[in-house]
Amino acid sequence: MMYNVLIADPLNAVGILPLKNAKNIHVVVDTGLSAIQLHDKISEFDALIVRSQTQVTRLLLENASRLKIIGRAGVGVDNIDIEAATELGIMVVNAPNANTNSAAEHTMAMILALSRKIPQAYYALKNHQWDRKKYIGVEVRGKTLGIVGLGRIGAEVASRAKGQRMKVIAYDPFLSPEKAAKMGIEYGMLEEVLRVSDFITVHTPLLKETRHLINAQAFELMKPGVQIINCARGGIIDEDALYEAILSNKVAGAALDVFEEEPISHHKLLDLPEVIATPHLGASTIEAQENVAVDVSEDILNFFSGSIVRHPVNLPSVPKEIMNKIEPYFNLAEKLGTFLIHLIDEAVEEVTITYAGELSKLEVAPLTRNTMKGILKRHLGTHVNNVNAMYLANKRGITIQESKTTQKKGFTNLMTCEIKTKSDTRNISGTLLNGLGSRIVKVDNYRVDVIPKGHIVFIHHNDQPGVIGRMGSLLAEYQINIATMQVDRSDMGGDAIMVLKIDKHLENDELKALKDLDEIKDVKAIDL
Ligand SMILES: NC(=O)c1ccc[n+]([C@@H]2O[C@H](COP(=O)([O-])OP(=O)(O)OC[C@H]3O[C@@H](n4cnc5c(N)ncnc54)[C@H](O)[C@@H]3O)[C@@H](O)[C@H]2O)c1
Ligand SMILES: O=C(O)[C@H](O)COP(=O)(O)O
Repeated sequence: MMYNVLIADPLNAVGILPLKNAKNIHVVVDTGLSAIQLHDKISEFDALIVRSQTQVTRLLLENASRLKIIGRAGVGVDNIDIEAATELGIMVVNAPNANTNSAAEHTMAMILALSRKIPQAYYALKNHQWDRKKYIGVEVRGKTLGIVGLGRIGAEVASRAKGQRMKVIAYDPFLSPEKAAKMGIEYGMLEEVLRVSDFITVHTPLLKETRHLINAQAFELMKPGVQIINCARGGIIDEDALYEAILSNKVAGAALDVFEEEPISHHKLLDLPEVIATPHLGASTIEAQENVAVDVSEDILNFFSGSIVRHPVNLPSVPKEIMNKIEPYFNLAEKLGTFLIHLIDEAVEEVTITYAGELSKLEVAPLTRNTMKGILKRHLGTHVNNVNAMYLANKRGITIQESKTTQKKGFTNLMTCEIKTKSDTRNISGTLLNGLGSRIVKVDNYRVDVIPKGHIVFIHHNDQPGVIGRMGSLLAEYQINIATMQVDRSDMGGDAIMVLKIDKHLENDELKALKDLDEIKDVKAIDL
């Protein structure tokens, strides 16, 4: 299978070599596409790689019939409609660690350039003005740096600012006073950080909750003469409010690497002498660009080779060691879901997945997702994958429950899936046998031993003499060979089941003929 990958924003040439060298990947680099051109072209591609410039909208994704993965060569994914991607089953990966250093270094460069008015003095000198009085700055030593958002970059900025002998106070919803103390910084709620800081730098993602986090009310709380730095995302700071705060002398200076709209050539903030700016250069170093390109290329290769992606954005990330342990159960989980849904004739209301024995010690969420993929695929088709399975289930009001028990239930590991509908409850169990692969070991609590692969016929019948013979003769009439057969019953003469493996898919007329046999209550044809 050949996969077409479109690189739509400029990427480091060395970093994309792993992709270019892969035999099954065809890379197209086209960084000058307009939104309309990209929209027209996107349906040819299986993967799309972007930085922050290309807008990956719902409209674009709805036209991307082949697209399976989007790689963001960087951190921020606010230019990608993640909800639409998830809904359409398109995986999004990014490179969250690859440009942390560069962004932190750029932030420090901005703080120092701002405090010493270096860009303004440089600009004046280039224009032949030697003015030493106008460009008197302030030391950062002993000043308080307020950090809003203490994630990867915020934390790196904190440690560098301490190196400049600054006092650091930070607010982050995941920061505790204890954790802050361990990092040698102070913890404060947002308001306190805003009140006490001489310099304030923001390092949050741009989310609904962080849009205009620093607004007119926030500026009111700040010390007069405060200096503001934004090397995270335009939109975290309300640009109009910042403009007013500078005009009113509340804010003495601002250093901006990012803007609410990009790219820009004119902006009222750029006309203010107190504002210094760079055109979104935080990650623009040779090192960061090579790192992001390598990370995202590798994850796209991982994805197409069926390996675990390291930096998924729209799936919870599972550490490699844990993923290695659960990977053998992946296929079994999907097959259990696929088998069980074929026994169901009504709307699914509730799915309960129980992980027993050794499985109970593992992180099982990816298995639950794959089970749901198996369940939903029957009616929703092949676009269901483990990116959108939980989303699609939630949308349909299906309740999903996971439970774990250390009891072994006769097997060292056992996964049981139960589906409840308005009037029925059905279940299936499977296990991984050491060295022998996976097996379905129970259906509706009847004991079976079935390799979950191939064409299966599940028959529910009355335990009466002759049923098995009649069924065998009928299949023989249709020239259908039975490869394996399992029978179990509740009690003598009571309810019974058969699980047959046959050598071909059972057609509708063959299925109907089987259903019409005496003592047969139900027949399901399942292709696993
Ligand atoms: N200028 C650039 O070129 C450049 C380069 C890299 C990253 N970035 C941007 O920098 C930002 C931070 O990146 P990161 O890698 O450190 O991300 P991160 O996810 O590691 O850290 C973000 C932190 O913000 C915190 N946060 C979320 N909401 C908050 C709120 N309301 N108040 C306070 N904190 C909040 C989170 O808890 C998290 O700890 C992102 O916006 C990213 O896109 C910009
Ligand atoms: O979020 C990021 O990684 C940075 O903003 C870098 O964006 P860029 O890839 O467009 O330079």
